[in-house]
Order: sequence, then structure tokens, then C-alpha cells
Amino acid sequence: ASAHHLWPEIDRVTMEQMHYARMSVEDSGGVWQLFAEEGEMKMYRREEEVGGMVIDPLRACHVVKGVTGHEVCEYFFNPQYRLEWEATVETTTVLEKIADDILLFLQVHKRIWPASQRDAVFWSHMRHVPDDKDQDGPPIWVVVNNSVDIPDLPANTGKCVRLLLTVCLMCQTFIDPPKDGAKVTRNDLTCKITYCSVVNPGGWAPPAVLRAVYKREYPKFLKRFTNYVIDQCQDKPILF
Ligand SMILES: CCCc1ccc(-c2ccc(S(=O)(=O)CCO)cc2)cc1[C@H]1C[C@H]1c1ccccn1
Repeated sequence: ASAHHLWPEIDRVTMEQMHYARMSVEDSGGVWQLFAEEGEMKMYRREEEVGGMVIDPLRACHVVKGVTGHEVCEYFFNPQYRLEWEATVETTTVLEKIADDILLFLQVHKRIWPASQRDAVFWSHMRHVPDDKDQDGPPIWVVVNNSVDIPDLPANTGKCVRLLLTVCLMCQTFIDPPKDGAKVTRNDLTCKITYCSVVNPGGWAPPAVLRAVYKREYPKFLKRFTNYVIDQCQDKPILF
């Protein structure tokens, strides 16, 4: 991967996003506005507009029992599962396999009335790093999706408005050691998920409309995804 022309950007943005996601876990106060809460899932946003366009940074924190961060990131990254949990995606295409853990996607989203249909071109990188808070514990797993400009796929030529996104799914895994050295089971696993995204919708849409779409779609999106992972993992061996 290091030979690919995008590698320097992929490496830099991935490390920046991981740092941002970890910092945001601490700053629960401050400017974040809690806009949705369902059980363990809490969703925050900051209202920001650029040129009259809504680009509200979003942060979601969720705690899920019975899965590892590696499993959550694998189901998020791997294109073969995408259409099973992503209800708002019409087609997803791997344009280039940059490495085993770096893919270049073209994704066409379903039209969400009254906004026009969107597509996105982005690289997706999955990586794990030691948890500096618990060096000998499970590593932190992360998937970063970041839009990239592809000359061969100029924006806004077809039916879709090209949206720009930077997304980071970061997962910390906690294992409750079972009594008297028994084997770790899924009941001993807890995964702490931090999902951060900044999306520029591309073309103009009324701010109130976009905020309504996000308020409705993001909680559904994260709940559906995490329930899918729990369901897929429950009868499979644990992937640490
Ligand atoms: C007007 C455009 C709104 C809009 C902006 C952004 C996204 C979106 C793109 C990518 C990702 S992801 O996390 O990288 C997973 C890969 O698919 C999540 C969300 C989707 C919509 C549309 C489809 C609506 C939506 C909004 C929120 C969550 C899911 N879907």
C-alpha cells in the first residue's frame, strides 16, 4: 500500500481521525448537542454551516455487548456485507483494491425525499493500534472513510449530487476475565463504539430538511448496523 499515490493521505487522515475520535470520547461536555438517545446509543451534533450548507459534525457513542471491535470494524469495512445493513445505499462498487485493508468505493445512495440523490467516492481503511490506556488489552480497531476526487469519475455529471464525507468508526474492546481462568465467552465482551462523521451534502438542500434527514436516518443507521453485527457474530467463534 505504501507505494500507492494515495497512501500518504490515507495514513495521515486515518491517524488524525483516530486522534479526533479518541479526544471526542473525553469531551462529553462542550459544544456537542445531544440530539438522539436510544438505550446505550447517544448521538451528538454541532450545528455548522458553510456557504449556507449544513455540514453538522456528528458523533455517536454506543456500547454493545457480545462482540469485539475487530468484528464490528470487519462488518463495517467489508463490502460483501454492506448492502445487508446499509438501508440507504442503492449500489456499492469497489473501484480499486489499494491493499487488503484499503478499498476505493463508489457508492450511490437511495434518494431521500425531498433531497436529490447522492453518490460518494471514498477510500476506506481498516487499521488497529495498541490501546495506550491498556497496552496488554485488545487493540483499538478503526475504519476511516474519506472522500477523494477521482478524475475518471467527475462529480455531478450524472443523476447524482456528489457528497463529501469523512467518517471514523472507532472501537474499543473490553473483556471481563471469567472466573478461575475459564474460556472467554461473548458474555464477557463489551465493545465501546465511537462513530464520527462530517458530511458535506454536495448540492444545496434546505438546512431544516437535511437536519431532519440526519435526525431520522443516523440513529436508524447505527442501530441497524450494530444489531446486524451482533446477529452475525452470535454463533461464530470470537474474532479478537
Ligand atoms: C442528503 C444526503 C444525506 C446523506 C449523507 C451522508 C450519508 C452517509 C454516507 C456514508 C456513510 S458511512 O458511515 O461511510 C457507511 C458507508 O455507507 C454514512 C452516511 C448518507 C446520506 C443519506 C442517505 C441518508 C443517510 C443519512 C444518515 C445515515 C444514513 N443515511
